[in-house]
Amino acid sequence: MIQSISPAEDEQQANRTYLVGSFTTEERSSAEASLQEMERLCKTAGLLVVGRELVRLRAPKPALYLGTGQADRIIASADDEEARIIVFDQPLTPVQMRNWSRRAQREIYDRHAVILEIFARRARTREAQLQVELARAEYAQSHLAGMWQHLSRQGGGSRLARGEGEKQIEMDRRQLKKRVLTARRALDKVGRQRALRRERREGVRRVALVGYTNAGKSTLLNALANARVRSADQLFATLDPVTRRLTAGPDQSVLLTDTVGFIRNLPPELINAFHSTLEEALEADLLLLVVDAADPEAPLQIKTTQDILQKLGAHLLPRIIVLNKVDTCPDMEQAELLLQPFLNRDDEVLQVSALTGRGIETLRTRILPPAPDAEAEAQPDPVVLDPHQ
Ligand SMILES: Nc1nc2c(ncn2[C@@H]2O[C@H](COP(=O)(O)OP(=O)(O)OP(=O)(O)O)[C@@H](O)[C@H]2O)c(=O)[nH]1
Ligand SMILES: [Mg+2]
Repeated sequence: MIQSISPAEDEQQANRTYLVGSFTTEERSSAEASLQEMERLCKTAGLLVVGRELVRLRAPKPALYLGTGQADRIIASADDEEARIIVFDQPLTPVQMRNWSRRAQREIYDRHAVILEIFARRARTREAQLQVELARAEYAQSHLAGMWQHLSRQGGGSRLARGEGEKQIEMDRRQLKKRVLTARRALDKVGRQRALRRERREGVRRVALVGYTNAGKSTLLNALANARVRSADQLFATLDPVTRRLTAGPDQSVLLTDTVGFIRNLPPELINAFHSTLEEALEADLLLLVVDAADPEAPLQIKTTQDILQKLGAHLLPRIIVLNKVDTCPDMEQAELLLQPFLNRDDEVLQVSALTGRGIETLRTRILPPAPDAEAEAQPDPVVLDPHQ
């Protein structure tokens, strides 16, 4: 009997994914945490993870990243699980990706490709859509270069066939170049409009919330400014900077900006594409570096955030380390101890819970300019500024 398959089932079949992580000298536990995060990223990108494994290797190999024996074992496991897609936790070179898709006869994605897919699904505003378009076109451009290398190294094949392949690639290359240029031009225009809006806000103290994705930045913005921006237990819930005003009195106000979250191995194309928006968000008087204190990987959250801030030239701004989610952290003393090697000596560290409100009043007092009248009581005033008007 022929079974009918619904479109939804069909899509589930097509999205069956086998996930592969690997590690060399680092601890197995940190590779395991990264793989778990990758599984969450896959789900967010709409993939159905049906099997996963963590492989140990002495050193990455140029052709397939893994050894050929390991590669064939993984392909056999993907066969067993009827996985149509193989996803790698680590970024693959264009050549490795191409070699894999030939060998496994499946779609192959790496961490960068999955993150780009999530951004493409989440982008809502025109600016975010343009930024993602630019990042994707640049990613495709660099992977086209890999195809080039592959073809030009192909000794066999007839001259004619090789010429045809090169022609196709040349056409793709020209098209991608056009896509990159168009997206850049449109982004420049949006950027100029943003600069005008910024001028209107000159003179007000500015505070930016930065940190790892899912650390609780948007929830904290809501708690501090009585706002209602979207927060969710999701990776990359926020893509666009959102600004809200926190006012405690006539001469006491501050602009709080929420930003896109960071993650380990963020595709460089995305950092480039989001550069100008992030740069503007980070033109602040103070950064709140938000960390999920309950996450065993909290030190990595700080390190990743600092590395990206450095790339954006914002690593020397005054900052407060905000240890969020203290309501779910069983041992705060131990958590702070683990973070010590990643903090500067003069870092101020505050413990808060954006969810229960613990520590929020202290943080609010710290970020507001001093009251002209010391008696004045801090009253948040949720004046909404829409950065995309
Ligand atoms: N238990 C607890 N959960 C929190 C706290 N703060 C935030 N959360 C939860 O953590 C999840 C992520 O919160 P968001 O505010 O969306 O995180 P974000 O840093 O803005 O994440 P991205 O926008 O993805 O970068 C949500 O489910 C929040 O409810 C907290 O203090 N305690
Ligand atoms: Mg957010």
